[in-house]
Amino acid sequence: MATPEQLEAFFDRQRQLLAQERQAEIDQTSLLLSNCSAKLLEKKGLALLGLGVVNVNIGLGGKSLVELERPSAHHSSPLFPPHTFRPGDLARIDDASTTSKKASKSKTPAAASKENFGVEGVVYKVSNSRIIIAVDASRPGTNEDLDIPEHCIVVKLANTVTYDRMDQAVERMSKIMLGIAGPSGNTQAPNALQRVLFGQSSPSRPDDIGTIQFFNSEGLNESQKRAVKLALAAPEIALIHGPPGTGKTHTLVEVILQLVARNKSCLVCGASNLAVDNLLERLVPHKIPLIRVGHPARVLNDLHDATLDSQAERSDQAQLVNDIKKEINDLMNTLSGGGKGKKPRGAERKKMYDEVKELRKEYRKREGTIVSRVVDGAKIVLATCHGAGGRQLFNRAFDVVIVDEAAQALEAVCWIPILKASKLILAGDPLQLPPTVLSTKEKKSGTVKAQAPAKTMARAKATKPKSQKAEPEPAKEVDESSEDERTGAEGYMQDTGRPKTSITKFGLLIPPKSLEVTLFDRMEVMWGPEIKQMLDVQYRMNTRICAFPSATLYSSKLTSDPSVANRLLTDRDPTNDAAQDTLGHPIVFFDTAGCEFFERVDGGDNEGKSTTLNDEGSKCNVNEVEIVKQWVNDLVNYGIPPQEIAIITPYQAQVSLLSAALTSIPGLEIGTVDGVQGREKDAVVISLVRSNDKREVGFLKEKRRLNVAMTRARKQLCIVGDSSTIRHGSLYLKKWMEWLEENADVRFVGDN
Ligand SMILES: Nc1ncnc2c1ncn2[C@@H]1O[C@H](COP(=O)(O)OP(=O)(O)OP(=O)(O)O)[C@@H](O)[C@H]1O
Repeated sequence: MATPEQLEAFFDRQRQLLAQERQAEIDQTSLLLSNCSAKLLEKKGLALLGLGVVNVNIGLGGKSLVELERPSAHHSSPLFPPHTFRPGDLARIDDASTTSKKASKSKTPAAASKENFGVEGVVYKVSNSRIIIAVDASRPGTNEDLDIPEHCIVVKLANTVTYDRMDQAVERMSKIMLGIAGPSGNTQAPNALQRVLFGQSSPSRPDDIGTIQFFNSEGLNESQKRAVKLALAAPEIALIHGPPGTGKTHTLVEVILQLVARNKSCLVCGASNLAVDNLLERLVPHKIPLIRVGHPARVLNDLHDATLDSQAERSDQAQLVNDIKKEINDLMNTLSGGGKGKKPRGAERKKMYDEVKELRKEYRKREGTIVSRVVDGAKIVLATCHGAGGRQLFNRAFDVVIVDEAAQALEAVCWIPILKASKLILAGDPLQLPPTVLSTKEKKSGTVKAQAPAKTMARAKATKPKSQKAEPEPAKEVDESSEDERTGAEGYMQDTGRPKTSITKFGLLIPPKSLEVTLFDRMEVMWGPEIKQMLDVQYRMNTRICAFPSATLYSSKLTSDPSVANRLLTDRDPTNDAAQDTLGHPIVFFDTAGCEFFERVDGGDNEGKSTTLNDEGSKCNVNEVEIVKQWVNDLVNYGIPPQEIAIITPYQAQVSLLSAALTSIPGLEIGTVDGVQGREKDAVVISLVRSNDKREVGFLKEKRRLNVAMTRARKQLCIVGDSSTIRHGSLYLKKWMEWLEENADVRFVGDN
């Protein structure tokens, strides 16, 4: 059992890591804001310039919704340039005149904002020609008048709201676990789940749940059924481990239906809006009373009916708020001079603002009542982990909380919903992408190489073409301990953050080395395999594509459903003999070893970052682009629809080169690994980029990224890379190269 000192050390470590991460995010944004001109920020996708206000409305929560567009007088096109604004982002509206060249050539938005007190808000909606910012005009420090200038710009700010909520969750959780009184002066005893999470007691024996009638009686395999049973029977915690394509969502839907049938209330969360909507989409057809909490603009269009906003609007009491909304809008219109009379001034203006203030208060009160009623009527509430900390769910308790994509969520963000429930089901795959953590990003130096002239690509068949019928040779288990440094937190590994399966620190509360160690990882190390069920049949990949990840990451337990095991690109037209050489192989490897197809560094160091449009320092490889281009052209010429082809590469600079080279084939998906988790395509091409004398592989060392990249293809995976560089990156990469040599259709590239 963890001692109070151990508990304190654990929470202190969480606080420290979160503070570092918050700072890293603020530094990144403020560095850009203070160093870059507005123009440069727009180029980087972090600002929109030359905007005008087209409307100000009242939205949910009594917030002012400021709609901005590019006025035709100042722009030849109303369309925004590429940008990174997403609903939920924090943004500031600044006066364009104080940031314009006229005012000061070198003025940055940060400097300008000091002068013009820009209005801060949250991006509510964004299309390719309009951005709507929700501003809480009643917030202290915000001018009730709003007073938005005629010409303005919008800049993106660091979003600290999530950190605030995580900090609050850490405080609440630590108080509960350490028996410290809260603001009300009372202490709250930890519930059984919380005791298990922090090593105060071991998980209880599973409940007897009797025989289960599955809703999806024929559509669940044995491991999925075991996972459903584990999730229902576990009194405190269950982990569902879903490797790629194994039906994690499919299984969770069954779990949720079973919980509804047992009259349990359930808070279903995901690390991202996409994860939540993915589940919502699959739950809607079952017609269970559910509600989606969160920014309506972030929810996929087809699912709007399920949102709290939409249900509140359709409720019987909606008229109560609509009347007030109209009154506020009318008053605001008069105040801005939009009415028939003159723009009110002086005392009259002040009086009207006071009225607006009162009306806003009343609006929020009535809206709160409606929201409560709507949430009361739902058995299942869906939200992101962070969204579960919003006021709509304040003081609400649930029987069960489910966190999907838990291996991509920071531990503290999971505590936000966990504080509302007494039982927890975590689902995810800790062997795919970890949560994005800025504060531990290694700064790796790039090797600048003179660029080798692009050689004409020649394809020479490997000396040992593989028979299609032959079973793939399983790769040998990788000796993880010899290649991975420990993180310092015993039981986790450096490059995967994964628990070492051989190490179960039963009941031991280990402070994490980094935020990449997730709650899923920690629970696995702490309580061992008893609380976990892995889904072991995959429904995505040809069995050869699945063989290497299965053998090296999933202890050879991942098998292929017969419906997909032998799928090939030739399935579309098996009679086309000419296409066999291109389409008939599930794994193709273009090995550029010895070709001197060296990588190039694009400026400074910005490995694989895809969050901004800035790409200084990312790496690229023009010769690989040529190979990929020719291969993709071949695929398309043999009838593979471009929509069924994805190109994945670890570097944003290579994404840019590939995109430019393949503009003639619209519909192709080209991106970094971060954007493709959860996706699948018939054909996937991976461009590994790294090729250098120093044998540096950077990003590629990360097994989890590589795992995501190599498990997206249904029918064919084509790898382009320099085995002589890659094999020296890590023991895992060496095994992969060896495995490819034995099992792929290897094509050497080089002189004719
Ligand atoms: N028992 C099953 N029988 C037949 N098909 C199944 C079964 N389970 C899952 N599938 C199919 O497998 C595919 C993947 O399922 P699902 O989307 O639930 O997987 P996932 O694990 O959530 O995926 P991801 O790898 O993206 O996380 C879907 O097309 C689904 O219909």
